[in-house]
Amino acid sequence: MKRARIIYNPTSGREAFKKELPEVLRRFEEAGYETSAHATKCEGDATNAAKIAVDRKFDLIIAAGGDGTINEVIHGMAEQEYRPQLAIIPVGTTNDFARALGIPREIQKAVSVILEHHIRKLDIGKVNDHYFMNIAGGGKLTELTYEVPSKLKTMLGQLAYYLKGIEMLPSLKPTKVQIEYDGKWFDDEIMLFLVSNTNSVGGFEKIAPEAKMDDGYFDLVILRKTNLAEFVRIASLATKGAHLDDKNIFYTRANRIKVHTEEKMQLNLDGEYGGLLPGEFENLYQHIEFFVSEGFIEKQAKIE
Ligand SMILES: Nc1ncnc2c1ncn2[C@@H]1O[C@H](COP(=O)(O)OP(=O)(O)OP(=O)(O)O)[C@@H](O)[C@H]1O
Repeated sequence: MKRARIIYNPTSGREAFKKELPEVLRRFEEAGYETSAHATKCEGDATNAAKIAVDRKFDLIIAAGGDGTINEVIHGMAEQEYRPQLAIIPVGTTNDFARALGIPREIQKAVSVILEHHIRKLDIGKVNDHYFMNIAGGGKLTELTYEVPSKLKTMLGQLAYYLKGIEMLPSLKPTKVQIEYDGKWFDDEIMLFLVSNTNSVGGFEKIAPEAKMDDGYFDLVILRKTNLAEFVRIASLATKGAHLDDKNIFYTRANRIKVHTEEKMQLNLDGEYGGLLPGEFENLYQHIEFFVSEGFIEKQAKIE
């Protein structure tokens, strides 16, 4: 019999998972998994719990929480030789990664999708000692992800970032960077760079339209130094995925990317602060087997 370990954050979202736990356990048992659960107690506990599940050779880890919890679980698995399969039940405030995989936010619906058994090996991003699933970035403009209130994000989606960008741009200074990507160099003043594993960033579904999650490559999108008028124009092109040919955008695909800068530059990983640059990004090719939705598989197949 296969063994599944649920690692859940009881404080995540509106604490709804605990109530549903008996039914979730019942459904996984019924589907043939001997299933147990661990409630995380504090920051970092999901990483430890994942390490223990790896040591005990569980077949499946089910991470229930927000992106923070999922990231911690991945942290506990990524360096291990044996890695269980990973399923996500999104119960957090932000669950961009589950959204990218097409896992619904309703707990029992998410379980139904998981039990359909669509499994794919997907790439993981690593930078310095951190991991990310969707996107990493740097440059003053990425700092606006901390400035946009989450209520506004829910209500307005990409428009919230767009408005914040317009508000902040006049006070933002470009940063001089040197970026090495697969042995080549980019050297210029930039407003922002994005290293993307998926094609969806903060509600912009087409920022990196070519980004596939199982090809071993990041999409590197750089916005050069721009003025406000150019920014507004490019941001509106980006909503349609038509920005990549613009002269202010540098776009390429790469497996390894190193970013150097003389100035202090913050790194943003999946919408959270991720330390300071310099950073060396590595794409871990098809590193973890994820449970995904049928819709995700169809979407990936369309990107070539
Ligand atoms: N029992 C706990 N009490 C308090 N914090 C916890 C507990 N367990 C885990 N955490 C921490 O809570 C953080 C955020 O959790 P998570 O991403 O699952 O939920 P969220 O609802 O999306 O939260 P947030 O809105 O704070 O991002 C995790 O990174 C983890 O370190």
